[in-house]
Amino acid sequence: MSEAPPPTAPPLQPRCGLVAVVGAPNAGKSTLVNALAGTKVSIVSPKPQTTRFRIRAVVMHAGAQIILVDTPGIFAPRRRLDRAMVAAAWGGAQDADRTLLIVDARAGVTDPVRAICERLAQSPRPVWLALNKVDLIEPPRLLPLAAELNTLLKVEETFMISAEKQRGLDRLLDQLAATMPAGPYLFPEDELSDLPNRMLAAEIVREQILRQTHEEVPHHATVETESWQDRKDGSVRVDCTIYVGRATQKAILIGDGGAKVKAIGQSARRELEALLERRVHLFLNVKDRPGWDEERGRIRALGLEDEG
Ligand SMILES: Nc1nc2c(ncn2[C@@H]2O[C@H](COP(=O)(O)OP(=O)(O)OP(=O)(O)O)[C@@H](O)[C@H]2O)c(=O)[nH]1
Repeated sequence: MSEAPPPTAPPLQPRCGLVAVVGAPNAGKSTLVNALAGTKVSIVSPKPQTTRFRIRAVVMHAGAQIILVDTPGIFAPRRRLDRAMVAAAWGGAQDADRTLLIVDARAGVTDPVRAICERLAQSPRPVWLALNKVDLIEPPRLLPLAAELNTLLKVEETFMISAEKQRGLDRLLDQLAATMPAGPYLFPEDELSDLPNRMLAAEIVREQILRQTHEEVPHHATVETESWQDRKDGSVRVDCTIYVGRATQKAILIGDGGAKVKAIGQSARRELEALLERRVHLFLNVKDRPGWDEERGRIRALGLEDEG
């Protein structure tokens, strides 16, 4: 007697969403992001006050694409893109997305934690709380701490985790995946394996722009990695485009006879080579796109919506 064929599983509807990772300095955000992504992808910028909204990692879990994003520094959002970034991180974006507040359980409710809670409490976006570093404290202290935080803002779900010891992370990932809104993936799956490298390259070029130019250029420049090609000889060719808002900024970035962009490229290449431990051929292309940051479609492509 032949066995009945196994029932075909219904096709999984893709889910995709943004999770803003928020927390006081030292709470363990980077450690958690790295643990969730399973690879070291978080990038530390030497000028944190210039940090804009940034994708830290993209995690695939149970059919969902979970995009972990950084929170912006406290800056007055003037341009539409910046406003959208702030809105996405602090609320006002699709309400299915989440804010994940990481609190160092050992440090407890410090002034920075209190300030963040006050700010989050004003946002309609659901907040999930992760009490981190539970390996460092006695379990009976956790519930009172969670209760205290709940008096400061309404927490939808609470997780007790140790990012470093990788405890409690499965449940967190399962629940995040389950609550992402239905929708297509923002990052094609076949690009995902290169994504940390692409982000790293773009970030390092951006860092060099910050170091080597002054005034208005850095804040108006965005870097995207257009292609990443591994070569047979073990080296890699990386093409990045630097977008600026105005022709004058483009001229500053390029410099006399291309000297500035060349210097930026050389420093970025050296740093990338040191980090990747392989030869890098880095090609930089500077484009001005007047009003690019006003482009609605682009904001949509980033998965962000303006608040207005
Ligand atoms: N014992 C223990 N240490 C942890 C845990 N998670 C993070 N840490 C440590 O806490 C320190 C801060 O962690 P980070 O991940 O750098 O914190 P962060 O929130 O990204 O910090 P900023 O980038 O300064 O905002 C590091 O020394 C980590 O090793 C944990 O679960 N248990």
